[in-house]
Amino acid sequence: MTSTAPAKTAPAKTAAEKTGAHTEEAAALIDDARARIDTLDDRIIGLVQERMAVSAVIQEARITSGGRRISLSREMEILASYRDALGRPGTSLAMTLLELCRGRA
Ligand SMILES: O=C(O)C(=O)C[C@]1(C(=O)O)C=C[C@@H](O)C=C1
Repeated sequence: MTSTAPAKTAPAKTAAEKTGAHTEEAAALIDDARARIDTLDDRIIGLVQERMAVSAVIQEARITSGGRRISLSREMEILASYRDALGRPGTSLAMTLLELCRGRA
């Protein structure tokens, strides 16, 4: 007969431990704001997936018509648009989006 060790459950974390806040008021604010961020991240991921699908349609049409997968001039427009809106990290973000949409160039 095998003996089963009792399940170890970690003690529940306090609001301060979960959020890094030092007051209950700040912890509650952080909890609310994190829930909003989770919702935004879900939407952003959904939009990225939608962008990938639309991009695939464009690439497929271009390749089927005898063209290349990549349009460098269009990528330059997209990089400039993200850089203008978000600064240098915007360029990195756009490059990551383009990599997700068309693979590594
Ligand atoms: O706009 C295009 O022509 C696309 O193919 C879409 C897209 C993009 O995902 O934005 C993808 C690949 C190209 O190199 C440029 C842009």
